[in-house]
Amino acid sequence: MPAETGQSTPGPTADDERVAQIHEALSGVIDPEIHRPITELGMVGSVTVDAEDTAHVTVLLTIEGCPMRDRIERETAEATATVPGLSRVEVSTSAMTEEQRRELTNRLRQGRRQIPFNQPGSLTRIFAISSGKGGVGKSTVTANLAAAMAADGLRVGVIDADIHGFSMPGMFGITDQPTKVSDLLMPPAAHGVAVMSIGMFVPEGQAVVWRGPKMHRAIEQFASDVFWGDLDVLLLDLPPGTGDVAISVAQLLPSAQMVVVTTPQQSASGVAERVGSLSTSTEQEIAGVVENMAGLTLPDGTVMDVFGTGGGDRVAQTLARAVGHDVPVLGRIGLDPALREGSDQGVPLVVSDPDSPTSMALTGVARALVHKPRGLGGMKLPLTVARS
Ligand SMILES: Nc1ncnc2c1ncn2[C@@H]1O[C@H](COP(=O)(O)OP(=O)(O)OP(=O)(O)O)[C@@H](O)[C@H]1O
Repeated sequence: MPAETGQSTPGPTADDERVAQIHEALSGVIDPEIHRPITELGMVGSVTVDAEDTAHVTVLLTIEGCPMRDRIERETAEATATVPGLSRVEVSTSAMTEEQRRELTNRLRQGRRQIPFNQPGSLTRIFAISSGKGGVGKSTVTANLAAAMAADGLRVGVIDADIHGFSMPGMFGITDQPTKVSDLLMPPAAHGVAVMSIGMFVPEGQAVVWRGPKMHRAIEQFASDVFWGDLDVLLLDLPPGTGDVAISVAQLLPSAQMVVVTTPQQSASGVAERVGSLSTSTEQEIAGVVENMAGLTLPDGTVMDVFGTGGGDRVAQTLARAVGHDVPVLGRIGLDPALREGSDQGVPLVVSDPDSPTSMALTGVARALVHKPRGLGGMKLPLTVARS
């Protein structure tokens, strides 16, 4: 039986069992952006079967020119064609009305316009990846941790909170813009990770020149006006240092635990003093330290410690004294040209070569984080931001 897409010529409605079976079959069609069945999202407009046993299905797309149209049409046609007793399937599409879109976004927000991760009962683990200074590989580590967690079957989201120095779209190879459904944004995804970055809205080559309050608002919107669905883990790539954005993240997402990326050479006091005093004043927990750019393995198998050794341990020990609890070194990631190449090409190394020693070290860090017991941080209420 042919399954066709295109303009429908609706025939007389046959109020038969097959219509119910088609609805049932369509509950297996998942919207690629929202990750829910189209039947739950009010996207099935009409279903009829005419006298020639042709099924006519109308799908309501969230927006005019929806980039997922072909895929949804095809999957709808395929699902409908599984129902017995049909000679033909015709699928047509139209865009939701503004009213239907509002209903959908209300359903997705469950009536609330708040940060879902701060709701009681939210099971999302949040990690803010920070560093004492720039260029230590914080963004590279963030992208690879996210992809490693997704490869382990977790639902993962990334907020690129490094507003001035955004890099997540490039590291994930994402060129799509988020789709806007009413007042909710659908984050583009790559390598199993949903990503939101200011870089998706900025024309190439243009810089973002925002001050603190505007950056605060952007991060608030990324947390509250983006449909993240039920995430297991949310990672935030913070800007280097301990400026406004780090404080905003602590205020907006108080259950976020900090992961500190450092190089083996960094002065423990410099990094730990800054990050430690931030975490003490914001009462954020520190999940651990990642030592990046550790030894470089040479072709003959010997390891060259280009940036020295011991920075991770020193930072962890100094931080532990500053915050008054144990701070583990979660892992050491070697200096590896393949890691840089993967980031430049938009494919994290843990995806392109999951068995390389560097990927295994990153996956080890990802698993250590996910299996870390939850701290009390998850029980704190969000702070109110007062800005003069
Ligand atoms: N372990 C590594 N081995 C080789 N190259 C690396 C490694 N980690 C990071 N890099 C490279 O170092 C450069 C800086 O990394 P990255 O942009 O991730 O750092 P960052 O700390 O996020 O910097 P920023 O201060 O811009 O936020 C990039 O070119 C990246 O590909």
